[in-house]
Amino acid sequence: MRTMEADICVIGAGSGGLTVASGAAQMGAKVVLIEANEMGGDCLNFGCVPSKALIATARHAHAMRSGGIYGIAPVEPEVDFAAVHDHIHGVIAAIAPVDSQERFEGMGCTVIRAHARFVSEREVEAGDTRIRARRIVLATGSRPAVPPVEGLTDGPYLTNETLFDLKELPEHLLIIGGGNIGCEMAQAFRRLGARVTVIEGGTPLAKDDPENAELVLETMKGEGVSFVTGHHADKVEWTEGGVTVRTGAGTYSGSHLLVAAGRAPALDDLGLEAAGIERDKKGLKVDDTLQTTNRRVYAVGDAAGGMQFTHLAGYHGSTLIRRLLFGLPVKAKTSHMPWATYTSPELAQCGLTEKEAREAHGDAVEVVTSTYSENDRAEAERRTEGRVKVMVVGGRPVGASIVGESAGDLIALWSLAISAKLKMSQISGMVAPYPTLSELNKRAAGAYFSPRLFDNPNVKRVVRAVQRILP
Ligand SMILES: Cc1cc2nc3c(=O)[nH]c(=O)nc-3n(C[C@H](O)[C@H](O)[C@H](O)COP(=O)(O)OP(=O)(O)OC[C@H]3O[C@@H](n4cnc5c(N)ncnc54)[C@H](O)[C@@H]3O)c2cc1C
Ligand SMILES: NC(=O)c1ccc[n+]([C@@H]2O[C@H](COP(=O)([O-])OP(=O)(O)OC[C@H]3O[C@@H](n4cnc5c(N)ncnc54)[C@H](O)[C@@H]3O)[C@@H](O)[C@H]2O)c1
Repeated sequence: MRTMEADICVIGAGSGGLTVASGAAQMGAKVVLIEANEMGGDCLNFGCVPSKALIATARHAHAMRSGGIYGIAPVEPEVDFAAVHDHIHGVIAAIAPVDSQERFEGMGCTVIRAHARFVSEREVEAGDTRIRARRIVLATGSRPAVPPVEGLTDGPYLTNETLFDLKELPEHLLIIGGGNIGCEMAQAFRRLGARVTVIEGGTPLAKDDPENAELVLETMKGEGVSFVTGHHADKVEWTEGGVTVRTGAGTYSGSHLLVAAGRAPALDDLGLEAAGIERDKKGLKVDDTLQTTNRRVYAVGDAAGGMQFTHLAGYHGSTLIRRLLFGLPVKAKTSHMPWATYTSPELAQCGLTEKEAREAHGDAVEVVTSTYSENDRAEAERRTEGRVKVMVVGGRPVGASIVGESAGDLIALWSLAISAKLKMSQISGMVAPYPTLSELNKRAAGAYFSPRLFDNPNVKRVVRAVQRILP
């Protein structure tokens, strides 16, 4: 066994691990980066990138069917699913060089392609190498959580790790779970011509603003996605040509079954005990500085057990670098963390939802909205369904919920506003190019001031007085 010393040993080359490794290596630290599977992790290989590439194809197919309103005769698309598969993997291949072993070696990292495991409080073994490091970063991501449903694992159920290998369009896709993955994939497969049934034990898209989520769900139902809600999958039976899922509401048969029932941190076979790293049922015990119960070991991204997003993993990574390289005190916050679900319409959230804001701030919360139907660009594009909703306390935003075209892009401004503690007056003072959807954000901020300016007798009195004085 060869041995190696490092300032920082990073386990996992996904969004979180790569952020730490690239920043640390380029600023002069000696970094060892270990990856057991594909460089780029879930996001590139089995998550965001293939799912968004599939969604792009589906949007194209949908546009061909729905051009009538623009004066373009609708046609039913002919979908060559093997070519869709190639498109998805072409997109992955186009991005892969950014996350590649060669690129990270070029930055000065030592990259080891093997499964890593702790052997002591500050040593990790991977393949034939033992690495002794001053600091170790667990960036091992997450795995699909497979619920304990009778019969489920007796057949070829799909997860995000196998879904994008399909070369034939499923005839009827059953999906267990109506969260982000379930809804994004349900709409995409439906638009490509599959029948789709989503079986959701609770409420679909339950983490988002219910009124906004409802608009997405109604649109999906209008496109032909079937939902079974409030009933868990109780039993799965595999047949010659397909699969049947039994729920309290009935039995549903399809050709394929996708499990999208949440994700669990990937912490198996890591030798955590050897390093004195404690975990509970939910995952690692990590404090708000991202430190585990071993003061030399930190966790980032999905492995840290909180929200699970690529940009969160990147934020964790860049936050942690300041601590690891410069010894600065850092805290990982979530109050400004945005997320988006890439259905049509898109659904996006940052900070508190209306319900959370009312629970936290009571009557001090004011909710202001702007609607897509008031926006000229949305009108021109015929995308008038949607709204921006902003929760304001003391003149500053504490949360924003957006549903509609490009909601995922529009939410970024509210992340900045919340993290920089901007005032609504600064957002309303922003000049947005006309005609763009970004005017929706400005208009929502303006809605905060409209009653204060236009329905205020004092303002009217002052204006009249000033007008009398002015020459
Ligand atoms: C279908 C799907 C769609 C998604 N879409 C989005 C989206 O649109 N936007 C968004 O923000 N997020 C999205 N996500 C979530 C996003 O993919 C994750 O939050 C993100 O990849 C987490 O990054 P990470 O670095 O924590 O982990 P990962 O990207 O999972 O990387 C962890 C890496 O560690 C490696 N590893 C694990 N254990 C070991 C070990 N013992 N030794 C060596 N290597 C190990 C793994 O092989 C993996 O490569 C999606 C997820 C899925 C499943
Ligand atoms: N656009 C994005 O940013 C994006 C896209 C996809 C995934 N992700 C990330 O990946 C994570 C995982 O996504 P996900 O959709 O798998 O999880 P999720 O937690 O969002 O949704 C899982 C759903 O499955 C349901 N469920 C669980 N067991 C069930 C059962 N036996 N029968 C019926 N329903 C059951 C739950 O009630 C829940 O609504 C997300 O939380 C998100 O962080 C992000």
